[in-house]
Formats: sequence, C-alpha cells, structure tokens
Amino acid sequence: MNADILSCHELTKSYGGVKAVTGASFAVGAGEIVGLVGPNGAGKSTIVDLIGGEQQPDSGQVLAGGVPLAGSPSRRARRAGLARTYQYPQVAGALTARDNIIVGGLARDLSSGLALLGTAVRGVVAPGGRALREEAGHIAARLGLHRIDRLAADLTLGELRLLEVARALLQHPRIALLDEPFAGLAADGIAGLSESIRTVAAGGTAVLLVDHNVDIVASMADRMVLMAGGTVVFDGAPRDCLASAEMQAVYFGTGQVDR
Ligand SMILES: Nc1ncnc2c1ncn2[C@@H]1O[C@H](COP(=O)(O)OP(=O)(O)OP(=O)(O)O)[C@@H](O)[C@H]1O
Repeated sequence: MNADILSCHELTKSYGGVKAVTGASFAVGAGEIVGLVGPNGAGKSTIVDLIGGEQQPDSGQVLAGGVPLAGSPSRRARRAGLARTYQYPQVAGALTARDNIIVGGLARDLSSGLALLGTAVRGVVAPGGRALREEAGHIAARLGLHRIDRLAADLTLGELRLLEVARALLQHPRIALLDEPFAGLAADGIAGLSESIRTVAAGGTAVLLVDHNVDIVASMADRMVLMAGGTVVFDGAPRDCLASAEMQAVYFGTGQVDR
C-alpha cells in the first residue's frame, strides 16, 4: 500500500440543523483510485467540498501527505497540488474550451480565475505558450473532447464535464477530486474519461472519484467508500463493496435505487 496522499479523519459537517457528514474517515494513496458512492444526500459532495476547501468542517481534519490541509481552495491547490471538478461545471462561456483549460491550469484558483475571465474580452486573453496550448489539446483529445477551439458556451454538458477534467489534469495534480465526471456522458465519452483517469492515477496521482454510476466506479476503483446518511458504512475492494450487506441495505433496503 502506498503512502496516503489524502486522508480524511473524523470529518463532521452540519448545515444548520442538517447533519451532512458525521465522523467520516478514509484515505487515498498515491496512484490509487478511490470511488466515493452513496445515494442522494449521502454526503458525498460535502466531503469533496471539505477536502477542496469550499466548506470548513465542524470537526475533524483533512490531511495531505500527513499534513493538515487548511485554508482556501487556491491555497490547497498550491500547497497540496489539489485539483477538482465540480458537479455543475464552472467555466467561462465567453472563452474557448482550450483557453478555459489553460487558464484553469495556470491560475490554480478557480474563483479568481473566473473573476478574471468574466471581464476578459475574448482574444485579449490568450493564455499560455505554445507548449501549454498543445498540452491542453493532447489532454482534451485523449478525453475525447474534440471541439476545444469553440466557445465553452457552445459545448454540451458532457463536453463541459470533460473540459473540467482536462483543466484538472493539466495541473498535474497530486490529488484529483472528480465530482460526478461521468454524468451525462455517452459511451465514447465514458471510455475516454475512464482511460484518462487510469492514466493520471498510474502517474501517481491520488484520485477520489465521486459518481452516481456505481458500476462505472466499481470498474475503475481500487477501493470503494460507501456513504449513507452522512457516514461511511463500507470501505473496501469494489467486489466486496458491491456484495456487501451495506450496499444492499443502502441501495435496495429502502426501496431507493439510485444509480
Ligand atoms: N449548502 C447546504 N445547505 C443546507 N443543506 C445542505 C447543503 N449542502 C448539502 N446539504 C444537505 O446535506 C446533506 C448531504 O448533501 P450532499 O450534497 O453532500 O450529498 P450527496 O451525497 O453529494 O448528494 P447528491 O448525490 O444528491 O449530490 C443533504 O441532506 C443535503 O440536503
């Protein structure tokens, strides 16, 4: 087992009276793909936000390489080499897909990057040198994102998800948080994205993959973390997770089938 690059220790978070996450602990090693699954409201996105720094825990810690990770998303990106995608893609529609990928990679700070982009006039901002622009093209092509010189506003939701993944991969992250990257993708998009995620993990990146599609996650992950009602109810090999009583209870016990 590789050293844990990312670990969550007893994370707890409430929103007002709603307990979103309670005492959640798990780890992701270098080069490991860990799938985080669970039905609607299980707490998956809250976990990703706590790791990414969009939310702060009420208690518990996120550690990167054994060091507590704190502060803003941009600080975490710089300190821990953390890159993420969002459940609802965050892009600047007035720029091309390629420029979105490059600016995201350069800035490593989505919020200030988007503030900059929001006021940018297309053509005035032409970020990155030739090498970076070409690398963006290669990453996008591997993902199956082919229309990267079109405006982001003209892309489909599936393409925007791939754009976000490309932007994350261009940062050569040590930790990649991928929130629902497969949602809305056709079969060829799923294949390209799966291959790219495996490639980035093979390079040593710790990948936390959150998705509703349990079958895809199980086919890719080294381990699966199953959440329900804000707590981790199973952490282990995908085959064991799929066969577990916890999985049956979470997805079938209540009559809810969420995949
Ligand atoms: N900003 C918020 N304010 C209030 N409640 C929230 C907020 N974000 C999440 N919650 C609540 O916290 C709980 C966990 O939500 P979360 O989005 O983390 O779950 P999830 O597993 O990601 O669900 P989904 O798969 O539907 O995205 C839910 O009950 C949700 O309604």
